[in-house]
Amino acid sequence: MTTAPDRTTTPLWDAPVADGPLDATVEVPGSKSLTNRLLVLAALAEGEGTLRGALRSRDADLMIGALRSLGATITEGGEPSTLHVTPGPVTGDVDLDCGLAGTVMRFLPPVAALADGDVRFDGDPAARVRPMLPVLAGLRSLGVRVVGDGPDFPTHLPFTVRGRGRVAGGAVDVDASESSQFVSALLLAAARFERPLVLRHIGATLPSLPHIAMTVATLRDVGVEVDDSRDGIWQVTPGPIAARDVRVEPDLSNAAPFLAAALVAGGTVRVPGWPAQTTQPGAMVPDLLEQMGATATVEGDVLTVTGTGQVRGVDVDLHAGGELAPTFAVLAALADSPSRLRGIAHLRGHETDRLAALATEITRLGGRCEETRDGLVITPRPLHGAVFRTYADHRMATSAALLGLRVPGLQVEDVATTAKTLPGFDTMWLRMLGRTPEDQG
Ligand SMILES: O=C(O)C1=C[C@@H](OP(=O)(O)O)[C@@H](O)[C@H](O)C1
Ligand SMILES: C=C(OP(=O)(O)O)C(=O)O
Repeated sequence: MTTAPDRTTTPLWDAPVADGPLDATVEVPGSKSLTNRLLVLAALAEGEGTLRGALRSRDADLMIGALRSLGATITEGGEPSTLHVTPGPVTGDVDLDCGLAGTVMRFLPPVAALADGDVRFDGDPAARVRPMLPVLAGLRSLGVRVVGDGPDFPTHLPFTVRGRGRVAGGAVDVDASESSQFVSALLLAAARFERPLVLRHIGATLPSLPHIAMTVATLRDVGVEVDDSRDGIWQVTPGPIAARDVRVEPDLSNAAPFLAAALVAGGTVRVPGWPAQTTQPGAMVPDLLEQMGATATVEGDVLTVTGTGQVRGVDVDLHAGGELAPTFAVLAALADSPSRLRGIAHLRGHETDRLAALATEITRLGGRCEETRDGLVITPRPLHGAVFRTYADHRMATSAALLGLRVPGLQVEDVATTAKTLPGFDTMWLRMLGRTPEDQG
């Protein structure tokens, strides 16, 4: 079972070259990470909830589809970005399509454990290599049965969670060094377990701490008691999940390539709706862009980034915001000095092995980009046009567009893969440049 788009027939997209400084305001849709957490919590809540400004994209729609299969009623309000969620008993004997969405394949097995029957999980071919064991083994140690296609305990998709209508809860050790989503997944459903969940991270490193903070904050917002006072340990107390009417922040990680464009092309890009306080790792973007030569200011809720076209190399640890790395890797390839991106070994388990993909594609354009144990070293060199492969990875495609602002003849494979989190990216990108798809021919 898979709904993976057919990539063999997708035409190449000619990335537009910037012909002058930018002066653009870009409205970015809702955060994927917030939308999919809020949907899960709304589906487990005590009454009808509403999400406003929710993301509608492949990942969000896969989450909506899966939660409907599991018994929730989710309807659109006046506009598609308003969603009304009515929880129902969690139902089993269903098949769930996770696509390539980490938030669906990791967040839903603990929800499925609450179902009254088997819940079968599968996804895109590329999803079948993404790490799953820590969350499945965590469920097993909480007494939940999980089976794979063969006799062995499953380590990847596809697998089946044998829901029994209840999860006991208790203490569980999880190695989340490959993905913070293993922690978030178990915490999100834990208010519905019978006893407190005490989750201890046992790995050497823990990426994406802001995303775990986001999970804790969204749980507290719906009245769930979470104790995160000890490093690497989280305790969730069982209790009711309140139904809420919430507004979703714009996706700050999806804003990153647009804001970075001001640095590459020169000029100014503004993003309205920039939150004063947020748990999104995209909060790091203004500071990172400043380190690379931009100026960034927030007035009211508008973030304004201005650049001269000159990009400075950096040495940065992106452990907390790995999903930003593709944007900053290609910025580094356009800089006037070498860069090092550290703390991102876990990107090897993202939509694709992003370290290998970035090194291969930047090298294909004539650049120099080498993998290290936990990141990339990028030495700028003159770049030339070529087909930039995207490996079903939305952030490879948006990063290719960023490079294309300065590299004539760059063609992006499967720009439609951006629909994972940002449908219509190509049109938004052209609009930022003051162009339309018709201008592109
Ligand atoms: O919980 C989330 O919403 C996410 C957590 C992060 O995953 P990793 O910790 O696997 O990097 C991030 O990269 C991903 O895009 C979204
Ligand atoms: C890693 C990402 O996605 P996912 O939620 O599928 O893990 C990402 O969006 O960069």
